[in-house]
Amino acid sequence: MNKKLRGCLCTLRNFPNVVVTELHAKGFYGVNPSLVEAAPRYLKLAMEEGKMKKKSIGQPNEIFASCDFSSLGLHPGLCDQLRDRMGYEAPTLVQAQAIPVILSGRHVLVNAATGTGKTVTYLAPVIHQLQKCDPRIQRSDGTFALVLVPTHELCMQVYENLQKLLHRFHWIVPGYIMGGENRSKEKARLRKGISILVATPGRLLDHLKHTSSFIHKNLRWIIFDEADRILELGFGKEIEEILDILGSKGDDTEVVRQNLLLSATLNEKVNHLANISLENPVMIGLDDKKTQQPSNKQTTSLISDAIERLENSGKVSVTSNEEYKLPAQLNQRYVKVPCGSRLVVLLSILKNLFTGEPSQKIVVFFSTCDAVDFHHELLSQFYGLSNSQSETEKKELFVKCNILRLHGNMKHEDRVKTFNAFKTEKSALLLSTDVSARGLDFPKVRCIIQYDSPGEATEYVHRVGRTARLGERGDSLLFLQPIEADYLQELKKHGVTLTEYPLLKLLDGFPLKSHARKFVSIEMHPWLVCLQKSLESFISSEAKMKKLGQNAFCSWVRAYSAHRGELKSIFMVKKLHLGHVARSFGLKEQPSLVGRSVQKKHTEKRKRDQKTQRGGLKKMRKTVNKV
Ligand SMILES: Nc1ncnc2c1ncn2[C@@H]1O[C@H](COP(=O)(O)OP(=O)(O)OP(=O)(O)O)[C@@H](O)[C@H]1O
Repeated sequence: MNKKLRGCLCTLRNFPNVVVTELHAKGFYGVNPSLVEAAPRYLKLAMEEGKMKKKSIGQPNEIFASCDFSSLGLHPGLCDQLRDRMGYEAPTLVQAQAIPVILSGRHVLVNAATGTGKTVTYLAPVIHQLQKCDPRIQRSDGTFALVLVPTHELCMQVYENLQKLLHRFHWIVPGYIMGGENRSKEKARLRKGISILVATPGRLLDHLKHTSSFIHKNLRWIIFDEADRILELGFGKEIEEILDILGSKGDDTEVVRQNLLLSATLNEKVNHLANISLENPVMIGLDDKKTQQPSNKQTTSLISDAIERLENSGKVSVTSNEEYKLPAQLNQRYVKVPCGSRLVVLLSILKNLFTGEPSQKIVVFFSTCDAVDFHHELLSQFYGLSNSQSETEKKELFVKCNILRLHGNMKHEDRVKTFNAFKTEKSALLLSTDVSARGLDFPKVRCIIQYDSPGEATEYVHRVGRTARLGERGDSLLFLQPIEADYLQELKKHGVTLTEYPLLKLLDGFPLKSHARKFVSIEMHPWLVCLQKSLESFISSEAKMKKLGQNAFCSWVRAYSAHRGELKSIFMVKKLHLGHVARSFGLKEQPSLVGRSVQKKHTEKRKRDQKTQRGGLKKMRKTVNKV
């Protein structure tokens, strides 16, 4: 027997579940862990003789693994909980791949598509380990597991999942701390003891420094959910401080530490965090492309591949051109709209969607809080084409639906209210900044509209990930101006391809007063011209609307000029016609951007000095209210 195979068999005995799930990851099913444990040779023979069924991963119906939770090594009580309380019949593929590895105690980095069940992937093994502690853990032992998340909403969502999963294990206490909540109440909860704590980084650091009764000497797990977003939001320094206080890899702590890092997208920023926080990690989902369709020759070396993953020192190295995983059943489209017609096209598309299917959930993403506020007010008040509707029609909103808004400048209580409302509503339109882009699991969202570009391809992936979750169907639509068309190439670099939305067909479907259908370009389409006129007269007659529109215009231009280096060549602020941008906020005139008539400034800039405008915008960038 050669040395490598001997090593493999030894590892098979030590980590049977891990190897089985490694095989699942590579598309082989029907392997029984106990058989592997008893007779490792069975595995090799079975593969060679083609006894195992090969399934390809990533097909729409290939969300679930063909095994059950108990075969992954989880406690029967927890499996019952997953089935009875959560309604989970079988693990998803990522759960089947990762849970046994996490149970083995290794540090793990998980990269799996949005909506594939990453939350339970990390919560279940932690609960499994804690429930079997003998004697039972107590509140006075303090915190054993820490889950770090980027936003308030995700914090609440993970906590809700925890509550359900812990129903049978009442001695394991879940808790959360996050910005916006009452500090003293949090202190009191921490004093009593929280076994599994979900936290946003800023507030956690605050308590680590100032709450002496916060016991964390028994900390066994640090989990970074949406790791890349935590760093993008600028929490890098806080994370380093947190790791300094808690001990990054657990080398200098008494308790053996296991750190986990998860996201649907990983970028270069994660490399550093992974390398300082993960010790020799097992990487799940990062090399699927290499392993999805193994040839016969590759098949015989599956075992050694698996062992390599387990035994090789895992230095994380993600590049910026990483291909992202998207739900296969997601229908992704883009619509090319000239700047001045953006708003009327958005309203037309929304009207069409809610007329076709009155009961559905849709999310529209905007680049700034001001834009969310403006569009929320507009959609809640705009009754439509003034001279083309009968008296009865006039009483109905132009887009008939329940309209909600969510962004980071809202009061914490209002955010909580919206979050819960959009979760439970059967039909609603949510207008949001990227605060909703990450991790949030709103059931049955049918369509995602990215009215303002997401910029980074990672954000595109997470925004569209709010639909088409867990094998359900879903649509996404990205608005692009003709001058931004190169963004499609940027997405393509990450394996994302979109088809074009038939805008003209949609517009031609609206009733028109005049029968003249001849027009030279989309923006001259009679339906859009008529709607734009109505909008502008509505907005100019309402002082509040006008003010909101002006604010939204200014923030939008600031946000547009704040794209990072490479993307600036696609989203070029100097190519914008600010008069058209104003039209996209229903404004007849361009508002002043920096204290004097923008019209004048912009014309001057175009004619003579482009630098002046860029300088002014650079200064304003600091105040972009993006999330
Ligand atoms: N095994 C399972 N069976 C049925 N439903 C499941 C299972 N695991 C998770 N789910 C459900 O799937 C949905 C998505 O799960 P989750 O939010 O954990 O996905 P995610 O991978 O973390 O997504 P994102 O990347 O967007 O954060 C949730 O509604 C969750 O309850």
